[in-house]
Amino acid sequence: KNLPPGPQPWPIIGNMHQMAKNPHIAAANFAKKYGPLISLRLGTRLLVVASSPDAAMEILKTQDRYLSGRSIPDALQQSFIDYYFVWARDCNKHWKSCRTLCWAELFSAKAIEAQSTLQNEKLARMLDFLNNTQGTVVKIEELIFTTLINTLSNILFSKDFLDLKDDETAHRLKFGLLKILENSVTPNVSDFFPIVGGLDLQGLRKDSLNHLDELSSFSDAVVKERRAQITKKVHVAVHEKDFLDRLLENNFTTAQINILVLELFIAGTDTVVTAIEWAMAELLKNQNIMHKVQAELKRELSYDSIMKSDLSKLTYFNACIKETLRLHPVVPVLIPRRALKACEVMNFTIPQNAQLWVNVWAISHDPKVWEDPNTFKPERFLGSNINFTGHDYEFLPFGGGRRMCPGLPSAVKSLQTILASLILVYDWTLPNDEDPKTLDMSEKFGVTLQKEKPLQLIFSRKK
Ligand code: HEM
Repeated sequence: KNLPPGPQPWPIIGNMHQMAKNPHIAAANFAKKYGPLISLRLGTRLLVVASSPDAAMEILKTQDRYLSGRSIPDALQQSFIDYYFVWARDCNKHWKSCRTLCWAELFSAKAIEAQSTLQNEKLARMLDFLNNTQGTVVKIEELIFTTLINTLSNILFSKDFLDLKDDETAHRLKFGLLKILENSVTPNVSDFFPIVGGLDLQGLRKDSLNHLDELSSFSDAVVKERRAQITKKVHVAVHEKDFLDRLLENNFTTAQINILVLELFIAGTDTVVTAIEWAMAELLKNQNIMHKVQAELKRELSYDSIMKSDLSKLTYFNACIKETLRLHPVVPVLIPRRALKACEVMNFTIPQNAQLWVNVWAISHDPKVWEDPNTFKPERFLGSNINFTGHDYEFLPFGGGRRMCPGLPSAVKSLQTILASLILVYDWTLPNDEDPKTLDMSEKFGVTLQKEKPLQLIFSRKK
């Protein structure tokens, strides 16, 4: 009844078979035929996909109030039910208070400034580690992951969770976090036919719960220890209090803390790692652009000043970051939303409980929106006011509206400092003298759009 147009669904399965491996690309191709707002049937579910700046604006701004629910995948139903942040079903009072608390303690300008010493310390440790890799092949995503986890775990708990030399624990934590994300987007009969949801036929719910239990063990012990200190009335000076102290002061239960921490780890590590990996791959492939960035960094910074400098003033370097996020939008269809109430978008009806994607990938690759969209061209951002703050609907790597990424300031700071240090301090080469021009840039669809083949590099310190 006045639904957006779309391809004819097959009986029972609907359009499931047409959305198999790369659903963001399949949906972008349907948009070329049916228009910027399309309907797809996935079993009994209706999925509406927006693929133009205007359609995105109607969803994220005009109807944001009614379209800001989250559709919780069956695989996470038991693990994340009604907790708290990324997967809060609607913008309820818990979600609001959590966002306010996280803003004040983690993401405000004051909080970011307060975290810089800690962030620099973890980054310096990563660079020291790289100095000792001497000609060996490094999976850079793993090092960055460990660095980000330790930065976050210190902000939250004043404690390192990982050791750069212990790949195994890092791998276990990363695997668990990624598996939970992967389960949430794996095509699941329980989502398409909720009537059989309780059966968990593919075992995804059980698997996510097992990972959640294992990952909770990282925070569980710290929370218990801190509660014991509070019972013993151990005095902690105000300036030494961390995020965990604030959560306990706000009467969060241990289960709630475990979930919130896990949500922050999931949302805040893989996204940044993926963005840096794509930026490095593009710079390797486009040596002329790499030379321009190197020249700018060398002119404006020294090794000692990277961590103290305001990197947002580096115009070409920041244009490279924006161009990476355009060409490789890390969260390609945003985190799926749900219509809390029926409403109209582009004169079509969006029924209550329909799932919505804003296909940022399609908008970023649309030649009607971006000239020569498949080419990495940072120059397009020079002298342009387009930014990722959620108001320019042709460029939405952090989403928009009330569910926009709250971690944006922290993400940008990490992207800038880690990438600038790696560029300024090292030369990077591919193993076996592989020609960077032939680097495989295939994508792997998921909540985050990863590089299918992780970047493996040899780092040598610049003379
Ligand atoms: C390059 C890095 C990052 C990118 C591209 C990114 C992108 C996104 C996107 C697209 C969304 C969904 C927005 C929407 O639905 O409109 C989101 C949500 C979220 N992000 Fe980020 N993010 C990044 C880093 C971070 C970091 C570092 C943190 C925190 C440590 C974080 C925390 C969150 C949270 C908690 C949400 C859920 C917000 C809600 O549902 O209310 N993100 N992010």
